[in-house]
Amino acid sequence: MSLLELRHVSKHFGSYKAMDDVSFSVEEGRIVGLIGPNGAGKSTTMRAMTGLMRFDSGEVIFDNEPVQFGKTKALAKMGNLIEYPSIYPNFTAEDHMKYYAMDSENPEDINELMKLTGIDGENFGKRKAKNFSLGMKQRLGIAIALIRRPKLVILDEPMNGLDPQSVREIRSLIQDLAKKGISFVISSHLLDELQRLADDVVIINKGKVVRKATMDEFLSEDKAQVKVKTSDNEAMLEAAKAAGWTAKLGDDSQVLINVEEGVNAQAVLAKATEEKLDVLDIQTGSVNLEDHLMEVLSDKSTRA
Ligand SMILES: Nc1ncnc2c1ncn2[C@@H]1O[C@H](COP(=O)(O)OP(=O)(O)OP(=O)(O)O)[C@@H](O)[C@H]1O
Repeated sequence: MSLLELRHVSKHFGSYKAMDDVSFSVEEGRIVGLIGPNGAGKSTTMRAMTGLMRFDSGEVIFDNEPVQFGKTKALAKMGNLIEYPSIYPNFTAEDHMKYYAMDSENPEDINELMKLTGIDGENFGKRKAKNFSLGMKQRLGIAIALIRRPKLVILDEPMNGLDPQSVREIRSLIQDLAKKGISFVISSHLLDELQRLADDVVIINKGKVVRKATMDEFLSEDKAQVKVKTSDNEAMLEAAKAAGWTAKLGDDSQVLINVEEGVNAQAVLAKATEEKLDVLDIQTGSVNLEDHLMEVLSDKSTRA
């Protein structure tokens, strides 16, 4: 049984379908990346799964119970960072932890949590929040979310605005917490950001889930490509397409052809020769991940 399951959830805002038959599940201790462009419906999906927003149809099951709008039971077992907890400029990290622990029935040991999230010590714990970097604030937010011993933590674009060092720190913090059995749903509009973090990906576009896969499966679709420059790239492109190959013009006056069954550098060379085109350069390489994501997003046939 999954920890969280969304079954055919739909949500309209007026005539706009922000969630269209969204189904996916989150297993215990897994990090799920919810990936999609701006406006795809990621935040709406996250709000639906916490019971923070009413949805039109479908159901959400969390920890074997239905999540209902306005009922805080599910929310109490989730660390929800869709709307960040208030950070008070004159409070230290420790003050925040004590303050938020007062709200919790069975709070986690806050000293342990501060150590775990790296907001302890003279430097962090005693410093006022107005002097915190964005990365420190993110870590404090995660520490606050963990006070209630959640089974699932929801993070909306947690890497936004962070420098590369903070991104690495937040990433390893999340991975350590997942090893302890906490599940995560993390949204991002950048696949790159979640590539080394998420175990599973749910790609969402225009309110629809267009692909669900483990990250390993998704990355293995990261196909190889033949990159060829010829005396007439337009003609090469036409010939490749006529042969039924997946091909397009690249940025650097080249034709990019996906390697698939029967298509490799040798076949491309043979085709160029057949077309009486001079081959100026030919290389194989892999498709850029963001390009692969764009392909998935533009794919009309939803393979989810
Ligand atoms: N309360 C609302 N009323 C009307 N439309 C809304 C509301 N909330 C979201 N939307 C619309 O629903 C769509 C999905 O929004 P959502 O915030 O879920 O996208 P997102 O994937 O999280 O994107 P972003 O990264 O830009 O926040 C958008 O077109 C947005 O304008």
